[in-house]
Amino acid sequence: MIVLIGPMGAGKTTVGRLVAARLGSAVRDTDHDVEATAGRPISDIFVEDGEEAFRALERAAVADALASHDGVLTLGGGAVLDPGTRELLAGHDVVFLRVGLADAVKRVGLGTGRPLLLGNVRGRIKTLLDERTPVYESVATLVVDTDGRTPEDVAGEIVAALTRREPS
Ligand SMILES: Nc1ncnc2c1ncn2[C@@H]1O[C@H](COP(=O)(O)OP(=O)(O)O)[C@@H](O)[C@H]1O
Ligand SMILES: O=C(O)C1=C[C@@H](OP(=O)(O)O)[C@@H](O)[C@H](O)C1
Ligand SMILES: [Mg+2]
Repeated sequence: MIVLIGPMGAGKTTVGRLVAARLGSAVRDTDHDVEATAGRPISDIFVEDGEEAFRALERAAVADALASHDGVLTLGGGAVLDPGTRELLAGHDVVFLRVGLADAVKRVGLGTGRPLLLGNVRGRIKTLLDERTPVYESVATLVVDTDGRTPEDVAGEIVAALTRREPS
C-alpha cells in the first residue's frame, strides 16, 4: 500500500487520487471512510463526541483499509498521532507530503470542514506543524515537498520515486 501522510493542506486527498490514477489503482481516504461509517461529517463528530472518539474511528478506518484494500490510502493529518495507527503503517510505503505554513494556509482557506483549525487558522496550523513534523518524519519512508508545486507535479514525483525503487 502507498500511504500519504502530512499536515492539513499538504494535498494528501488530492494527490492520492492522482497517484492512484497514474498507477491504475484504487484510492481510499480515511476521512471519507470515517464519515461514511459514522453517517456524519467530521466537524459534527468532533463537536458531538470529541477528538478522542474521532481518533478511534480513524484508527479503525486505517486498519480496515490496510486489511481490505490495495493501492493508495490517504490519511487525515492527525492519524499518525495515534500509536496504534503508526504500528499499522509498518512495512508500507509511507509518503510524507511536506507543506510550509504559507501554502497550507492558502490551501485550507476559510472552510469549516477542519474543526481543529477553527478560530485562528494560521496560528493553529503553525502549532500543528511544529508539534507533528517530527512524527511525520519518523513514520515516513519517502518525503516529498509540495510548496509552490501543482498536485500533478507532486504525484509525478511520488510515482517516479516508488517505481524506480520497486519496478513492477
Ligand atoms: N500542490 C497543491 N497546490 C495548490 N493547491 C493544492 C495542492 N494540493 C492540494 N491543493 C488544494 O488544497 C486544498 C486541500 O487539499 P487536500 O487534498 O484536501 O489536502 P489534505 O488532504 O492534505 O488536507 C484543495 O482545495 C486542493 O485542491
Ligand atoms: O490534522 C488533523 O488532525 C485533521 C485533519 C483532517 O484531514 P486532512 O489532513 O485531510 O485535512 C481531518 O482528519 C480532521 O479534520 C483532523
Ligand atoms: Mg484530506
